[in-house]
Order: sequence, then C-alpha cells, then structure tokens
Amino acid sequence: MEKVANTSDSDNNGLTLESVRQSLIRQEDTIIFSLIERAKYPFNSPLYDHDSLVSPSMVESIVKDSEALQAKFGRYESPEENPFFPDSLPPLVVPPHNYPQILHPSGASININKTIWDIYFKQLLPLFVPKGDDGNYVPTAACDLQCLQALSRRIHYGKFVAEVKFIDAPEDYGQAIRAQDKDTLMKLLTFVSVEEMVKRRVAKKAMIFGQEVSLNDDDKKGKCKVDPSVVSCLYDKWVMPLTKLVEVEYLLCRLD
Ligand SMILES: C=C(O[C@@H]1C=C(C(=O)O)C=C[C@H]1O)C(=O)O
Repeated sequence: MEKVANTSDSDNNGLTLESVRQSLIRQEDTIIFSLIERAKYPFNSPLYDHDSLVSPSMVESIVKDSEALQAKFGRYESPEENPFFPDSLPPLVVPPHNYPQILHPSGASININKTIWDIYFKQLLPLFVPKGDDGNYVPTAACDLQCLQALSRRIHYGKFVAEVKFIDAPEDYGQAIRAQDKDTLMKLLTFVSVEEMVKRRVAKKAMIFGQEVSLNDDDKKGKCKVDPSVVSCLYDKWVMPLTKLVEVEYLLCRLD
C-alpha cells in the first residue's frame, strides 16, 4: 500500500500547515483594518487613567464587560479565542457548540493576553494614533477591543501552527520536547523566509487598505491612514515573536 506522506489531514480535521498559514494571512486583513479604525481617533488618555490603584480604567471596564457579554453567547468556547479577563466570566446562556478537539488539552489553556495588553497600550498605541483628546471615549474603546481581540486571536493561533508542525515531524519535535529544550524548539519552528514575506505583505496591505479612494484619478493620494512601516514593525517586534512564544509554550506540554 502506498505510504501517505502527510498525516495531518486525517489527524487534524483537515488542518495543514498551508491552511493555518492561509488563516494567518486572512487575519492580517482583520488586524490592519482594526488598526485603521483605531487611528481615526486620537490617543484619548482619560480612557486609560486609573483613579486609584484599585479602580479599573474606563477601557478595562469596557473590555471586561464586553467579554462577559460575549462569553454568555459562547465566544470563549472556541479554541481560537482567549479572554483578557478570564476570571469570573459568566456561564453560557446558549447550548455549547461542539468545536472539533484539535489542540492538546494542556496547551489549549495557554493565555498570554496580559503581555498583549501591556504591549498594545504602552508600546503600540502611541506609535500609530495622533496625540490628543476628542472625547469619543466609548467608540475609541470599542476600537481598542477590536484590535486586542484580533491580535490575541492571531498570536494564540500559534497553538494550531505548533500542532500541525508537531504532527508533521513528531520525531524531531518529540526529542526537543522530552528534553524541554526551548532553543531547539524555537529553531525547529522558525522559518525566516516566511517571516520576511509576512513583513513585506503586511506593509503592502497597510498601504493599499489605508489609502484615500477617490473617483478622480488626478486627485493626489493622501498619506496612509496607518503607516505601513509601523505595521511591519508591529509584526516584526511583537506579533511574530509572540506567536512563536505561544508555539514553544504549546509544544513544551504537547506530550504531557
Ligand atoms: C507561524 C509560523 O511560525 C513561525 C512564525 C511566523 C509568524 O508568526 O508569522 C512565521 C514563520 C515562522 O517562523 C509559520 O511557520 O507559518
């Protein structure tokens, strides 16, 4: 009988490295459109102020309450979704959807949203929104929520990437996992040429999605709504390294 070269189709509900990469490419659109939407508003610092050490900021309350509402209707039943405030989420009010169990159970609970939250507000936001305060706090927070959820979904999708890579080469990965060797795992899962393509593609998408569209061809194109080099830098410095961190964390407990 002929040997099947790639076992991932049968083992993983049709998920392959190619299909997870296609999903990451589509998620780039969501991330870039959500950044463009957030860039409509200035920084709006009152959203992020704490009155005291104990009381939450406005954005924290809005994200927390939005997550609670979405949890009731099953958002976090999906293995692709991870909450920023996982404690005390309300129970489901709808029947659970039976998502296929693709991920290894111990890796499924990895959640690095605290890191994503800090990077988004402290480092990323000041890079692409103008300074100022226009009072549109709730629409601005709604955009922050969109950006956070899109970034979180993309970065935690590293679990699926890691799963298909493991299934495709269980011996190579198995050895490094048993040795709990993070450096070797990082080397095995890294594809520099893919990362270079991602950086170039997201810059190009930012340029195309963020341009002014006019019916008059003679109109001068204004500047992009989000600087393409900021998007490429976001992927280079944070999105891809964090995705790989999730991949390593997932693999470390893949044989538990
Ligand atoms: C996601 C993958 O794993 C790694 C992370 C990448 C990313 O976050 O875009 C790209 C290439 C790999 O170094 C992949 O192989 O596609």
